[in-house]
Amino acid sequence: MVPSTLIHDRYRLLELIGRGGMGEVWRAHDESLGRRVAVKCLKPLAQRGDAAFLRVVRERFRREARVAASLQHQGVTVVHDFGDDEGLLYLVMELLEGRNLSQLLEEGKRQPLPVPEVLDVAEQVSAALAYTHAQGVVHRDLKPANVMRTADGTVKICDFGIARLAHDIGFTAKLTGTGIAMGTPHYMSPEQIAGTAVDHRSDLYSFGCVLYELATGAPPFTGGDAWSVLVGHRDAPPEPPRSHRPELPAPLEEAVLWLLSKAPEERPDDAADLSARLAAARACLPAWSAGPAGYVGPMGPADSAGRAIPVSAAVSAGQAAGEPAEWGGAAAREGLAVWEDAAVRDGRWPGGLGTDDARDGEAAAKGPAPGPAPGPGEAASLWMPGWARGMGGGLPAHGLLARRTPPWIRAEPSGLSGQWTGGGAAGPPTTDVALAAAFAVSGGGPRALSAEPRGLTVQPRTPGASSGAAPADPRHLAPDSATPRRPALHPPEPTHPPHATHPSDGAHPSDGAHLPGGARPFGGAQPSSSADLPGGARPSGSVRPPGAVDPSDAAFPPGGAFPPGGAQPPGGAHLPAGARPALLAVLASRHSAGESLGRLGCWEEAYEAHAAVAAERHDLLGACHPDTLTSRLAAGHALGRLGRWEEAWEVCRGVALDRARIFGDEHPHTLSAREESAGCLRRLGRATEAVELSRDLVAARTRVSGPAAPATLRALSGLGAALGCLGRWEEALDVYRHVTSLRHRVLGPADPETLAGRNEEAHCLERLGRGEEAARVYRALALQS
Ligand SMILES: Nc1ncnc2c1ncn2[C@@H]1O[C@H](COP(=O)(O)OP(=O)(O)OP(=O)(O)O)[C@@H](O)[C@H]1O
Repeated sequence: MVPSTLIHDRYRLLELIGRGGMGEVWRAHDESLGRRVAVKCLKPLAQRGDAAFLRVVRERFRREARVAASLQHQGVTVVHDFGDDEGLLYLVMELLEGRNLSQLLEEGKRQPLPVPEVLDVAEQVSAALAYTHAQGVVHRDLKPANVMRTADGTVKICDFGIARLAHDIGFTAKLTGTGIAMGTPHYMSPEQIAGTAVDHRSDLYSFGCVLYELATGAPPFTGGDAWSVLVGHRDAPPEPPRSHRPELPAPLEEAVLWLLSKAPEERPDDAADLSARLAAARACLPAWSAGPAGYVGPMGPADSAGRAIPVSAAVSAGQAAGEPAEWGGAAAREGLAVWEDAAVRDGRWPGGLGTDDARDGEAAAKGPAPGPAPGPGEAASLWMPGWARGMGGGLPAHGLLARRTPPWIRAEPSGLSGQWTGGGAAGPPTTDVALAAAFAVSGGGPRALSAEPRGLTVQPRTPGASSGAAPADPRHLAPDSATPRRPALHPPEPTHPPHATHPSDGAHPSDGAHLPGGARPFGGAQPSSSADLPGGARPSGSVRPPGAVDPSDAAFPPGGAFPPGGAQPPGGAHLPAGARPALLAVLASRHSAGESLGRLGCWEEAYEAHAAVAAERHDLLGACHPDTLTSRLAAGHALGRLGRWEEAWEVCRGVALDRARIFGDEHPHTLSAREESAGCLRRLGRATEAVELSRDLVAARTRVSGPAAPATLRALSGLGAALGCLGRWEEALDVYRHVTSLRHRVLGPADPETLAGRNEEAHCLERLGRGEEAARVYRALALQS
């Protein structure tokens, strides 16, 4: 965008305010109402050239923007308008004059904010979150950059709804070409990292991270790589903020640690629950701390993690006044003494602080204390645990943040740590995603790391490069099952990627019909396997518990000769006894890694992981082992998501044929592979074939699972999509209506899949020129979302 651009004949862009992952924010003039506004212009989507996908994105944008516009609270940035100007998606907001919290921290050289300011932000943000959460709206990307502090001190959260959209589009990084995945790992909740269900309590965790950073100068978990940040979020107790900055009021620390509870149910239920603690924190403020704005209390120079060093000796007043830094300045000591005395007297602060290692800069720099590493979930102690004492040093990740990797991570082999790229530092953003994926998959922690699954390598790669292990040799993916070279890809239903569904996900009108809610808007997918589960049970999460083995391995015992098809004897005979089960377990982990990579939109990496696992399973288990086929199909799915539909179709068709031979024509595994093939046909423009195949599939699913089973409904959605591709919108509408009414009955009116079906209905209506009816459905959807 350039200055003076006029958007929709109404909004004149004046000056660029800033750029984010999703686009640009401009100071602009609303020529119609004659006022200043901020206009957020999303990056152009048209380059993608994928009309169906763009349609889904646009529709989703409209819905999210409507939600954002419906929020009315002083702590939430007002959304005035939104639109689509010849492909440019834009959002018009109130213009905020001020700084976001990230800028405030940077400008202050990452010194923490004065305690009264931290409390002020805490109070305002909790009020805003209490409001939005009561509206059922979850931000999902709360971070300092999304919280503005205006000149008059008002704090406003930006990007409600849109952050969510950004997150979802980020999952399909190919779309924007940004490769931007969900936020930075510093503010991600453990459940976001694990890829499990996220609700308002995830925002509360992120809020805890933001407050921690404001109060100490750095987020709770920092490190030279995203891996250690992710591991920290999941397993490590946060260091109590007062170990970095002792003058923080104890109730503030309690509030932050409460927000940072690993389990959502251990966090506050509601942001409003924090008010008592924040009020208590205010009451704790000693007189000196309410001094002039900008005075940060008795802080020392920043430590290597970028935080002000707590302590008995601090720079503070003299430095703030421009005098040379004096370590242990009198004003600092005086202020600290006042506060300490009061705190110890009130029992808010344990006595004996003067000698505590946590407050002793020298001791803190000595390095990790000997002793066992904490186990996952170990309760956070009030004082910095011994193992964390040496975390101050390490490799800088970006800016002043430094690596503070738990010792049990550092002791593990490398190969899993990539260069973290958040905050605009160098390195491809996909690294974060890959790390998150690998983390989610393996369950993180030392155990997962020590497994050293090669397929989890998260170093930035160039497209097409192998992820390690076996190369992704396209020959291995060929559908030529008669020649049992190496397998083409696809994992048995039990391990079928929860995201791996239709290859057409996010692209055709039926996509939405498969969406398990907001969880799989664009990049995510629906567990095709879920359709095959008895009773249509939908798996709640995709992440296998740490150390768990691919269920398919259990079904086909490690080392057991499979081949019902007898195509090829399992390999791996050369392996030493006992090595085979371990290797299979590693392959299962790597397969899971591929799933998570896909779920995070890293399809290139997902493809590589699945192709490599397919090749190794082929060698180890044989061409026709179900696990080999599972990996082949997963790779085929990934190929589709990469837009390589011809290859995807070849692979999926091959797996379908092999499965038909092994399991039978109407086995759910076979039908899943055929559904993938049908999706490929649609995307290849072979809609007539797709319609035929889809009709067969609907009939087969109906016979096998019943007319109202989720699998049957999914097959019907595929049929609707294929009919849409042929322009047979009337028939497609009938199909979707049928699907929606069944989902409505079985799953309920508010189930995400029911809503997604309605979305498809509305689209058909639009295509049939029945705009008013379509608008009514869209409106109802917006209200429900
Ligand atoms: N309504 C607004 N008024 C004034 N400035 C704004 C407004 N909304 C956002 N900004 C500022 O515009 C800049 C870019 O914001 P944007 O939301 O695009 O990026 P971000 O939040 O930093 O990154 P990302 O979108 O990747 O999360 C930021 O400095 C932000 O503070």
